[in-house]
Amino acid sequence: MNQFNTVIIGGGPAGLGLAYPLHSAGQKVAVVEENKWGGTCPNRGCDPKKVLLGAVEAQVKSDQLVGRGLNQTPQINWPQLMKFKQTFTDPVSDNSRAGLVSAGIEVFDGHASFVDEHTLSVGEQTITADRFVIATGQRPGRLNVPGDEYLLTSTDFLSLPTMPAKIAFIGGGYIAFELAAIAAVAGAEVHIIHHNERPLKQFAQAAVAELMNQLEAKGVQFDLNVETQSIKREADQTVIQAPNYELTVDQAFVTSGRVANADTLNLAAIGVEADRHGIVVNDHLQTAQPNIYAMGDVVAKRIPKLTPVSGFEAAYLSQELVESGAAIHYPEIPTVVFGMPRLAQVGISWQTAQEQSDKYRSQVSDMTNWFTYKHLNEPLAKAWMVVDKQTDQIVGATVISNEAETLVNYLTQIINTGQTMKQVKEQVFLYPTEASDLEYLG
Ligand SMILES: Cc1cc2nc3c(=O)[nH]c(=O)nc-3n(C[C@H](O)[C@H](O)[C@H](O)COP(=O)(O)OP(=O)(O)OC[C@H]3O[C@@H](n4cnc5c(N)ncnc54)[C@H](O)[C@@H]3O)c2cc1C
Ligand SMILES: NC(=O)c1ccc[n+]([C@@H]2O[C@H](COP(=O)([O-])OP(=O)(O)OC[C@H]3O[C@@H](n4cnc5c(N)ncnc54)[C@H](O)[C@@H]3O)[C@@H](O)[C@H]2O)c1
Repeated sequence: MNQFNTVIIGGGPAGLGLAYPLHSAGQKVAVVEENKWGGTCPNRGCDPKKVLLGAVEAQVKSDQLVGRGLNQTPQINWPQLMKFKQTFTDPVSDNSRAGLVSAGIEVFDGHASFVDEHTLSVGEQTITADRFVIATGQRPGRLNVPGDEYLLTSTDFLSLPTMPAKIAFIGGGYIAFELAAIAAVAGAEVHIIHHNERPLKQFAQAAVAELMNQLEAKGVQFDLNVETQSIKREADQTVIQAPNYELTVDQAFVTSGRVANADTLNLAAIGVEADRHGIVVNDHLQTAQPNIYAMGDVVAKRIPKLTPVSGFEAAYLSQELVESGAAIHYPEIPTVVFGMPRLAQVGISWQTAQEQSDKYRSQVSDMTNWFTYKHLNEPLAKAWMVVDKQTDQIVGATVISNEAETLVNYLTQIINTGQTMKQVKEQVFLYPTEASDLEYLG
C-alpha cells in the first residue's frame, strides 16, 4: 500500500510546489508533514508578517502626510490586526492538506525519519519509495545560554495577543529588523541586541546604516557588540545579561538565525551529509545518496533561503525527477528586508563594486527629493547602482525606500535579461512611478 515513486518530506512551499507536477506527470506521490500544512511562509513567516506590516505601513504613510492633507495618524489596534491576520493563517493548513488529497496525492501526518534509503518511518507507519525529496525547511535557532527557554521566537511574535510595552530581539538579521519595525510602530519600546557591529551583514553597509537611522527615528534602539550570556525571568519580565550589559523587557525574542531541519531525519542511517547550513547537495539537488534529493530552506546554499527560491527548486526538480537533464542554474535572486522603510538588493554587491572599481562603475542616487518619493513626504529614498564598465549592463543594485522592492523587482528583470543603461533609457514607463525613475539611475 505505502509504496510510492516519490515521497516528499515537508509540506511547505517547496514540498507542495513539487508534489502537484510530479503527480500530474503520472507518478505515485506522497507528502509527509509533521506540523502545519503549507509550511513556514503562509503559517508563521512571510504572509502573516506582511498582513501585520500592511497596517503598520498604512500608519507610517499616513503619518508622513499629517499636516499635508491628513489631520491625524491612525493608531494600530493590535488585537483587531491579529484577528485580521488569522483570517489568512487559520485556513492555510486544512486547505493545503485538502488540496493534496483532492488531487489524489497521498498525505501522511507525522514526523518522518529514515530507516534506510528506501524506507521512511512516520509515527507507527512505514513508507517505501523509489525516491525521497527532503523539503523540511528550517526552524528558529536557539542561543543555547542559561535561561534560553525564556526566549520567544518569530512564530510567537506573529501570534502575540497583545503587544508588550517593551521587547527585545536578540540577533540583528532579516527577522529582527522586520518585526522590530512592526512592534515599534505598534507602540512598543524595541531593542535589537546584536553581537557585533554589523547587523544585516548581507547588505551594503551604507544602506544598513541608513535603515538603522530610520528605525532609530521610529524608536528602535540598537544595542551592538552585546554577547548575551544568560537570560532570567523575574516578576513577569525577561532579563537579558551580558558583560557590562543588562536589559529588562516584557518579552525577548531569539532572532539569531534559523537552523535546518536536517538533524531530526536520521540521515546517518542513509549516508546523507549535512553541515551547519543544511543538507549538502550537488548541482542537481541530489544528496550523496543517489535516490535522495533535497530542496528549499533545508539545503546548504549561499543564495538567500526564500519562498520563491524554494518554488524555483521545486520547479527544477519537477523536470529533473521525470527526465534527468541539466544542472540547476539560478537567476539573480533579489532579496528584501520588509522594514520601514524597505531595504532591497540584487546582483553584484556594492562592496564588490568598490573593491573592483576597474570593472564596475558605481553610482549613489539620493532620490529623497525626487517627485516619486517627495509627494508622499518619504523621509528617505536612495539607490546604489552597479554597472559593468565594459558592457554598460546594470549588474547590481541596492535600494532603500518605502517602495524599494518594486524598483528592485524591475532591476532584477533588467539584470537577468542583460539590459544596458542605454536599453533601459529607450523604454517608456508609466509616469509618475518608480519605473519612470529608472532612466536616471546608473
Ligand atoms: C518570520 C519569517 C518571515 C519570512 N519572510 C519571508 C519573506 O517575506 N519572503 C520570503 O521569500 N521568505 C520569507 N521567509 C522564508 C520562507 O518562509 C521560507 O524560505 C520558505 O517557507 C521555505 O519553504 P520550504 O518549503 O523550503 O520550508 P518550510 O516552509 O519551512 O516547510 C518545511 C515543512 O517541513 C516540515 N517538516 C520539517 N521536518 C519534518 C519531518 N521530519 N517530518 C515531516 N515534516 C517535517 C515542517 O513542519 C514544514 O511545514 C520568512 C521566514 C520567516 C521565519
Ligand atoms: N524578507 C525576507 O525575505 C525574509 C524575512 C525574514 C526571514 N527570512 C529568511 O529567514 C532567514 C533567517 O532570518 P534571521 O533573521 O533569523 O537570521 P539571519 O541569519 O538573517 O540573522 C541572524 C543575525 O543574528 C546574529 N547573531 C547570531 N548569533 C547571535 C547572538 N548570540 N547574539 C546576537 N546576534 C547574533 C547573526 O550575526 C545574524 O546577523 C533569513 O536568512 C531569510 O532566509 C527572509
